[in-house]
Amino acid sequence: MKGVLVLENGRQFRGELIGSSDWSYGEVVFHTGMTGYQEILTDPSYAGQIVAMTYPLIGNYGINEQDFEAKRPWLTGFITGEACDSPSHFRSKVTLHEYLAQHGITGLTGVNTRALVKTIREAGSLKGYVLPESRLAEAEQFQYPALPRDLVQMVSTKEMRRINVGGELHVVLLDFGAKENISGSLARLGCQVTIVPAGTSFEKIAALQPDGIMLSNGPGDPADCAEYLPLVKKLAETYPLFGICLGHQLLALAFGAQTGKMGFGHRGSNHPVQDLQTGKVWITSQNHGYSVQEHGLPHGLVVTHRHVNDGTIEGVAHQSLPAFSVQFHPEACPGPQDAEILFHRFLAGMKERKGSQLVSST
Ligand SMILES: NC(=O)CC[C@H](N)C(=O)O
Repeated sequence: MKGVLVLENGRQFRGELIGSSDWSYGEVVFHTGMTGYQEILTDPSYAGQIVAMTYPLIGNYGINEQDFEAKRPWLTGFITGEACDSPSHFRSKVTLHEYLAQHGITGLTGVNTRALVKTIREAGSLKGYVLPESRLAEAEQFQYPALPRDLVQMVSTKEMRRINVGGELHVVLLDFGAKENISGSLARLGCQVTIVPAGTSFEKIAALQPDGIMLSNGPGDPADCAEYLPLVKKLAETYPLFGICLGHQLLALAFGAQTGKMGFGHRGSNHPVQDLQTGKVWITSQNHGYSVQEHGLPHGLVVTHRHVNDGTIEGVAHQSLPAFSVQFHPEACPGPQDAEILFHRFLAGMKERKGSQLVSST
């Protein structure tokens, strides 16, 4: 069935619908990864967004049972230059088209994604609809409202969940829309992880007796998450804490920094980031549309990482507390694992605290 993407600036891009043929609405963003579409489809950070892949052929290794970042896709639409309908991979169970159809997600393929990306790069982030071409006449009346402000509540777990019970160090992970590979990375390093809903109280978290706190990634504008900031601050003042992406933005906001919307964000698997302490550059996986602002950065926070291409802040650490965070994804998936060392740094901080507690109790 013929379909079309209609942007709020009036531009239209034609293609063929795959998956669901229902209309869908969202902020249209682009991702430059050559692979990793399964992880992108299921990363809850994309809730409310229509993701366009710049790599021309998507779907060629199908969809498997192992690489999901969540139980279901949260993005509202998916756009490709060409969608492969005959995947070849020993793990593949269904095609991209079948997966989108199973979950009622509208896809559009055969799109001139190069022209689409140029449009977004020039105009900045744009909202849009994907719909069957037969309904195009209705487009005149379309409104382009802001994305919902409660995306985190939508995607966050409703119930507490534990993995790797009996692990040496106990991490409580605040789920703002966590990718499975964050808890997975911690579990692989021997931690027990308790995943809790975003709004869990400090008292409930303290009762779990964590050794450290992990703040997850998540969708939407970090400024819409003000209700969590007192909790984040108190946790950072009490436990070793590590934040990723939205978790990074919330740590910075909790200590008085500001966040702002970027022109079109960073979404890809090869973003260069410099560790300002060592001077080393890591190639990182990224997916964000907001960043911590230079202006008004509080004295308590130090910038630890910067994006090599545009100089934006990619990591901060508290000056006196064992709390740090990064804008990129050390858990990779999709993408390189250059920054895995950050998990080890977090573990070292937890071990140090545990050690000093043991000494002081003897
Ligand atoms: N992956 C994330 O956690 C994204 C954080 C935030 N929603 C942003 O777009 O900047």
